[in-house]
Amino acid sequence: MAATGLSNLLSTKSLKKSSPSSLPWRVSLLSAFGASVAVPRRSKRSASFVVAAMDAKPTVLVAEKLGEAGLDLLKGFANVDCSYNLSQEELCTKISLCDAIIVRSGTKVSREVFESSGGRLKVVGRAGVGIDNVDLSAATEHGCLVVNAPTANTVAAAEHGIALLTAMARNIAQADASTKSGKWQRNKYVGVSLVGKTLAVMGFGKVGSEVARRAKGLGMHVIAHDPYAPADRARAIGVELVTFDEALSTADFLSLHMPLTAATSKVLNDETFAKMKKGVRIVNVARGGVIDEEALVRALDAGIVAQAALDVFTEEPPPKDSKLVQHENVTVTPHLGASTMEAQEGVAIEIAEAVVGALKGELAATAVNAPMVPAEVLSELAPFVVLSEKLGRLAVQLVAGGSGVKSVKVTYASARAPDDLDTRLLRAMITKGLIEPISSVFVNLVNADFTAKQRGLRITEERTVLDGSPENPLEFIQVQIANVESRFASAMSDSGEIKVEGKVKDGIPHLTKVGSFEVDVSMEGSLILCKQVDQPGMIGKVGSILGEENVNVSFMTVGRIAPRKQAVMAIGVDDQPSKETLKKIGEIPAIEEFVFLKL
Ligand SMILES: NC(=O)C1=CN([C@@H]2O[C@H](COP(=O)(O)OP(=O)(O)OC[C@H]3O[C@@H](n4cnc5c(N)ncnc54)[C@H](O)[C@@H]3O)[C@@H](O)[C@H]2O)C=CC1
Ligand SMILES: O=C(O)C(=O)COP(=O)(O)O
Repeated sequence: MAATGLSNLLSTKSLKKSSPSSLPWRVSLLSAFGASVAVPRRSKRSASFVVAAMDAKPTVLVAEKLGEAGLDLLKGFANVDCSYNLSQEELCTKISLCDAIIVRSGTKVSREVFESSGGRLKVVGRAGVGIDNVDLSAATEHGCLVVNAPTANTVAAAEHGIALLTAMARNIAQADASTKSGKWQRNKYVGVSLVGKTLAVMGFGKVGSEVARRAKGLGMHVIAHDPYAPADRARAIGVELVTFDEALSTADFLSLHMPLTAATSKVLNDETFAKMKKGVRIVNVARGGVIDEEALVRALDAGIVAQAALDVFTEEPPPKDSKLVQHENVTVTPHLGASTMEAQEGVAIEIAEAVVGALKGELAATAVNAPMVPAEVLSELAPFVVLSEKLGRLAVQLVAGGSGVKSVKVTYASARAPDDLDTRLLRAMITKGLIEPISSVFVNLVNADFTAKQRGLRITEERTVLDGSPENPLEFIQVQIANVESRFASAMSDSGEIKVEGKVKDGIPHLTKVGSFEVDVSMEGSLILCKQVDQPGMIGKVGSILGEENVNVSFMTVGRIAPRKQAVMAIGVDDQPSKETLKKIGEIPAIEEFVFLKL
C-alpha cells in the first residue's frame, strides 16, 4: 500500500544515513557515568551535550602526594590541582570545582564532601587499596564512581608486614633506640625465633597470601582464616584455612590482612584476646580499627599478647600520649605499608589510568561501587547499552501521567546461556531511560539500582533462550511496564502492559515492536507513533505536513495487523515538530491516535 507514498516521501526528503562508523554508543557510555565536565547539573542529561562538554578539560583534585608518573598521566587529560593537607572545610569548598578527586588513606571523603560537590564530582580515585576513608553509600547515592588501585602496593604491604614481624621478634626498634642512647643491652633484647612457629594470616587476600608465601620461606607453619577465600588457592601455597577460633588458639603470631568492615571492626577485643595463646605476637598492617586498641593495651599488660607491631591505628596519626604507641612491647610505624618508591609509582599510574578512564566514560576495571565489566564484554554490549536506555526512555514516555511507574519487566532474548550474558549494565541503562524523563534525578551506572529502589521502581529481568548462533549477545530486548495506562493505547500488549521491543541492526538500535504492532525504525532523534486505518497515502500525508515545517524524516515504517485494518506508523524525525505541526497530524481523519516521543 504505502509504496507510492513512501517513494514520494523519500524523493523529497534526504534520508539520514545511519552508518556503524557513527555509532552513538560511546556517547551513551559517557552518560552512563555522567562523565560530562564543567556543565550545570541538569545539562548532563543530554547525551550529545556530554560529548560537547568533554572539550572543556575536567579538573582533578589530587589531595595527597601522588607519584610523578601518575601526575603526568593526569596532566595529559585534565587540569590537575595538587592541594595537600586540606581541612574538611577547605575540601568541601574546593570540591564543587572538581570532577574527580584522588586521595590516599589520609583524606576523609565524607558524605559532606559529596553533598558539597553540587553534583559535579563524578569520580573518587583511591590511590591504594582500603576505601574505608570514602563514604561509599554517599558516593553511590550521588552517582559518583569510586575506583581504587588494588594491586600496585600489595607486595609493599606484604614486605612491610614481614619487616614488622621480624623486627618485632628480634626487638630491632627497641634495641636500636637503646644502642643509639649509648646503652649496650644484649640481655634485655633477646628475641624469639620464627622458624617452626605458627603464623595465622587473618584475611587471605592479596596481601595476606603474599605474607603467607614469604613466611613459609622463613620456615614458619602458616595457617589462614578467611571466610571468603577459596581453599584451593590456600592449598596451592601450602596454607591450611582454619576457623577464626582455631586461628586464635593455635597461633604464635597473628598477622592481620582483612579490610575494615562492619564485620571486622574491633574483631580483636577482650573476648578474642582471651582465646589466644599466652604470649602471642600480633602484626597489623591492615587497619587500626580491626583491633580494639584499649583491649590490646590490657592484653599487653596482662602478658596475653607478648608484643605487637602496628602500622595502622584507629585514629591516624594516633594521639601523642597513646598508651598503645608508647607501650614498650609495641613497635610502630606511621602507616608505611604502601610507602615504597616502587609501590607509589605503581599506585600513581594505576589510579591515574583508572580516573582518566572513568572521566572518559570507560567502565573501570577497579570500580568499587559499580559493576566491573571487562573491556571485551563492554565492546560487544555497547550498542545494546544505547538500545536499553532508549527503550526505557521510550516506554516511560508512553505512560499516561508518567509518575506511577512501579513495576517493569525486562526480557532479554539471546541464544547465549543465561550465565554468559552480563545484564547489569543494560539494566542500569534501562533504569536511566525510565527515570530521567520523569524526574530531575541524574542516573548513571553507579546509582541506577539505588535510585530505582529509592523510587520504589521494581525491575525484574527475564531471559528467553533462543536457538541459533550465540555469536550475537542479544537478539532483542523487551521492556514492559505493568499497571499503568498509556498515552498511546496501541502500545499496550494483550495482557495490559506497555510493551516496546528493540534490537540492534548493523550496530544501530532499532525499535521493532510497539504493543503488538511490528515496526522497524532506527532509534535516533525523535519518534512519532501514529495509529491509523491502513490505507494508501497516509505516509505521504504525514510526510508532507512534516516537510512543510522542514522537519527531516529519517525513517518510516508501518506495522499492521492485516491489510486495510489497523496499523501503527513509526516515523523517525531529526527535529522536533512544533505543536501546530503535531496538531495537523492529529487532525488527519484516518489517524486514531498519535504520540511524539523524544529518544
Ligand atoms: N598498611 C598499608 O599501607 C596497607 C594496608 N592495606 C590493607 O590491607 C588489607 C588487605 O588488603 P588486600 O590484601 O589488598 O585486600 P584483599 O581484598 O585482596 O584481601 C582482603 C581479604 O580479607 C578477607 N576478609 C574479609 N572479611 C574477612 C573477615 N571477617 N575475616 C577474615 N578475612 C576477611 C577477604 O575475603 C579477602 O580475601 C586492607 O585492609 C588494606 O586496606 C593494603 C595495602 C597497604
Ligand atoms: O592501600 C591501602 O589500603 C593503604 O593503607 C595504603 O595507604 P596510603 O596510600 O599509604 O595512605
